[in-house]
Amino acid sequence: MSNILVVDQVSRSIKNQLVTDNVSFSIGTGEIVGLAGPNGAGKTTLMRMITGLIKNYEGEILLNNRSVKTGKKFSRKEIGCVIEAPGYYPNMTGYENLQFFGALTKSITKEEIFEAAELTEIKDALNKKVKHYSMGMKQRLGIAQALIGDPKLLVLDEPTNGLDPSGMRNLRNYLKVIAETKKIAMLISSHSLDEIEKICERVIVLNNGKVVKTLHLTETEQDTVFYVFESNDEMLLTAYLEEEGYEPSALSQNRIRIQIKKEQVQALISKIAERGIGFSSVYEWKESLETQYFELTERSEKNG
Ligand SMILES: Nc1ncnc2c1ncn2[C@@H]1O[C@H](COP(=O)(O)OP(=O)(O)OP(=O)(O)O)[C@@H](O)[C@H]1O
Repeated sequence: MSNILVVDQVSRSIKNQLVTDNVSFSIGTGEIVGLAGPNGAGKTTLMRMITGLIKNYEGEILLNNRSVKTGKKFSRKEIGCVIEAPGYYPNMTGYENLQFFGALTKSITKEEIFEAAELTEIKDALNKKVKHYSMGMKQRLGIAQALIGDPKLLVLDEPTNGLDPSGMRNLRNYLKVIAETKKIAMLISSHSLDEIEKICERVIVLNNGKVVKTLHLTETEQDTVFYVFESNDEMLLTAYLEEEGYEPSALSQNRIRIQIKKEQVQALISKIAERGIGFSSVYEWKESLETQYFELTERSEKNG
């Protein structure tokens, strides 16, 4: 997979305070990546730099192998974004707004407007004045506007803000469809970790301007996971796991947890059984993204 976006050691300071601190990551073609972090972590600043709205920073951002900071302006074919609530004209229809905002960067066709509106499920409301739109409809209009021109990368700053659960689910569904059918990569920031977990393949966790961790949400056999064994022979089992090089920890009296590569689990279970060590159940221990997120951001707070 080739990279559509490369963020390389990007730092920006305001009044001697680092707002983003040596941030590096990349996004492959068609990949959906989340950006999570508490208030003030630097998410919006980073998105504004990626979309070329801020150019005063150290480091380099390459979009399609071209510098965002020093290269010529990017077209709608390259990047689309919704950062901060777009200011629509309330007395104009959805269609007229799309036409107006789309035409700011190039002339757009009726077909392009209809296609973007169809993908974001706003087509039926295009003839309504925007002042009669609900929050969810305005948000769809924003994404439709960003989609016009078929960009290779879509940057969405908190697109779920203000949406109810069904609005969030709809958003998730059509973003997935867009990513799959159009092969558009996306960078999506959100406070809703639950939402991010449902749509993204990878989440970059920012705290105090730094990338504290990248969480991969799709596991491979090479990934290390947690497994729990429930056993009445816990002393014997603990000793055996240590002998095998694991670091067992007791979750409760009969529950022992280890970290193990996914591909090694079956072999270990067979060996334990061959040794005659009894266990009543064994299962993967999954921590929610939210738990991992709080552990990470709180840990990085403590470490300064
Ligand atoms: N123009 C500015 N002047 C002064 N400080 C700024 C400016 N822009 C951003 N900051 C500071 O930079 C830090 C990061 O802000 P940013 O808006 O990027 O964070 P965020 O992760 O998007 O937060 P939120 O989740 O609250 O939207 C904050 O401490 C903010 O106060």
